[in-house]
Amino acid sequence: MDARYARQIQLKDFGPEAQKKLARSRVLVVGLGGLGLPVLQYLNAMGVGTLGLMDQDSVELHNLQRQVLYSEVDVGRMKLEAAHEKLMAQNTKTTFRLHDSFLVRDNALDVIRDYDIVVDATDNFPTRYLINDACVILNKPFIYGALHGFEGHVSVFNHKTGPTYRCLYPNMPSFDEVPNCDENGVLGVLPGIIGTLQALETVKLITGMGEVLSGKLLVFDGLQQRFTKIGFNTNPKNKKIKGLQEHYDPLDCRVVASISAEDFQSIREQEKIQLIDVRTPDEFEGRHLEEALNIPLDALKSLPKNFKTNRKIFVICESGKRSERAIRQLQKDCPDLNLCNVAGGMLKMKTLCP
Ligand SMILES: Nc1ncnc2c1ncn2[C@@H]1O[C@H](COP(=O)(O)OP(=O)(O)OP(=O)(O)O)[C@@H](O)[C@H]1O
Repeated sequence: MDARYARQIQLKDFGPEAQKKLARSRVLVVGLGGLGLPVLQYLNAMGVGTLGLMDQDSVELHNLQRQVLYSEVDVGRMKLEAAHEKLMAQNTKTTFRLHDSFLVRDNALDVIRDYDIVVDATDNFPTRYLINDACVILNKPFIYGALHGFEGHVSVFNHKTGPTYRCLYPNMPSFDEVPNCDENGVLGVLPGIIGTLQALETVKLITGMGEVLSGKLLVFDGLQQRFTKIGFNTNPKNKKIKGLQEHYDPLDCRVVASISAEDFQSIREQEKIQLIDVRTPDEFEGRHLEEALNIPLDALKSLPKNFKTNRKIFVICESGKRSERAIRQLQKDCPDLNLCNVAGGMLKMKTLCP
């Protein structure tokens, strides 16, 4: 095959057959952040034939210290668009499938069905349980990566008869129990290390090379440069998942109802809308949409009395993250509220109505 892949083809345990297997394989990467980007860059460079990209987030300035595929000019752009552009330039032979949405219960089975392997490069528990359950139902392996402080975890779940994510962590923690990157912080280089290990497991799985991390959790301690492997077994009951809805609370899932900034702009051009801006008063002062009411996230306990709760209420922030959190917070107490997140937030709106 290609001279391009000569250096890996010449490896004794790899050879032209493994290269062909890569070219025929279809890998879905869920999450185009710190983990997902190194996974994609290496799989793309090494010649994986079809890569699925899935995310509906936009690039923020504070992503750049670890999401090294993006540059300063990408801030405010959708990650899907920015990542696709760069990956296409990196390897014009790859087939890219773009999924311009978050993975949620309603789309998980349809999306995952068309791939051989799923890489979980997300940052939240509901999505991990969702990926696990969908992969068990569809009998697909998935490559897990997670970060916690200076530590990173990697494993391969649901590989043949091997254990699933639920065999290691049977129950999903509640949303309040778990911190995320916004609160915890992450050292720029760590997702690079863990993401490349995920890419390595993906390649091993595709080619059959070496020993896959099935039934083993690899723990990397970045401060001590130490790798530890912890073994765990299959619990047969976790291999018998029938439907997604039985296994996690979709309200807890990171993904809430959302609308693209473009669609939101056309709605606000046509009708009167209700809009809450959950940024700080300083950010609001700097620039806001004229119909917006400012209720900063930390002051948002409930909706003001004059809000017409029978109508759709849009929530906006700078990038779409705090507004998502605000919606989740409000939905806990008022599950019937019709709330919708403006994806990409003010960063995106600025490009539509400068
Ligand atoms: N259900 C999902 N479907 C698709 N992508 C998801 C899903 N859940 C999370 N993600 C994406 O996974 C990525 C995780 O990236 P990362 O952990 O580096 O953090 P981030 O969300 O980009 O940034 P920060 O936490 O600093 O605000 C994000 O781009 C996020 O949008």
